[in-house]
Amino acid sequence: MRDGSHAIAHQFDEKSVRDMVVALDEARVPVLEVAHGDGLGGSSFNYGFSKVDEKKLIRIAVDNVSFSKIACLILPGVGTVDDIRAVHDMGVRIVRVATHCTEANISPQHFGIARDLGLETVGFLMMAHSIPPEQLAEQARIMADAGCQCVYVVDSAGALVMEDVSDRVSALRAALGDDAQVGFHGHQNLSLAVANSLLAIRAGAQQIDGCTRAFGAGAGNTPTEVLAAVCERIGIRTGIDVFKIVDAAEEVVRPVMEAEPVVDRMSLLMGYAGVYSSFLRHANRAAERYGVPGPEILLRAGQRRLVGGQEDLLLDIALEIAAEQKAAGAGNGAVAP
Ligand SMILES: CC[C@H](O)CC(=O)C(=O)O
Ligand SMILES: [Mn+2]
Repeated sequence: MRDGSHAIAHQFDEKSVRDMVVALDEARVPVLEVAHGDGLGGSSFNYGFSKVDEKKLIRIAVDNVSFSKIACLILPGVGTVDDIRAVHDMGVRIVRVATHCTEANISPQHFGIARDLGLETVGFLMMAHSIPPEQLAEQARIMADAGCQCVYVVDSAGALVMEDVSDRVSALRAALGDDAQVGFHGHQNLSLAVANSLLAIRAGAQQIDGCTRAFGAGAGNTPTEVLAAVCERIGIRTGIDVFKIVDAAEEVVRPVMEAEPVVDRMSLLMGYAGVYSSFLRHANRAAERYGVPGPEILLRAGQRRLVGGQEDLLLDIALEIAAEQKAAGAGNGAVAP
């Protein structure tokens, strides 16, 4: 539900969250993540305002599970340690601390406080495609040393292709040993999220993220029901009830979605150019507002290696393209990359 929040511009309401939590709990999905798409405290001008305060949604989630643990994501600086304390007091069991993949050094305080509170901890190294496996492993070590119990390779842009994933997971496994588990978070922008997740498992990842019906940013995430079915077919036990999660995907989650996440021109280019999946709606809005081609915004965002938090720079890029179009007298026509 946290990544799905991006796909509906953070407009979840109480009933949708309650219905999804009940269905996923019944399907025995071990962990459910609830928060604004950009994590605790994400509701803002830069990221987009939530329709319903995330704390209300988290409360509903906590009150409606009997099996699943509720997790919250936090980006240090967007959310604060006070948010960690607050969600702990509400009954959240897992805190997932996300940083850009070169900035693990902003996470130790958050891991320390989470562990002191008795929370389970996960580290999220976002945009993992943008640095090589050895460097990513060094960053993972920083998180593990700070008390993180599972470090994720996060393919925020859906840009990793097969061995890109297993190489990164193997590097983290080697660097972390028994100190922390390794996880993988995939996006479908190049249609590889399920295959990439299997490669992650084969390389030793023990926690894998999914979104039912792929309900997440960009072309969506690894569809939980597909991954659960594939795993069962090849003898990997997930504990998820395949028939119940398939029903939940069709009958509960699909009706909540505005549209099915698809690999179309924009989301495919995000994977191709290495652009944050959560930038999709921001890029579409900037393209419409300034009458410039969305794909061109994405290609330039990829060239500039924009990171999460730089959503506002998509507007700068759109204005720059608009100025170029004006200077060239090209109206609204496409600009060559
Ligand atoms: C900004 C948080 C981000 O959406 C986390 C995530 O799911 C990712 O990087 O893929
Ligand atoms: Mn994501």
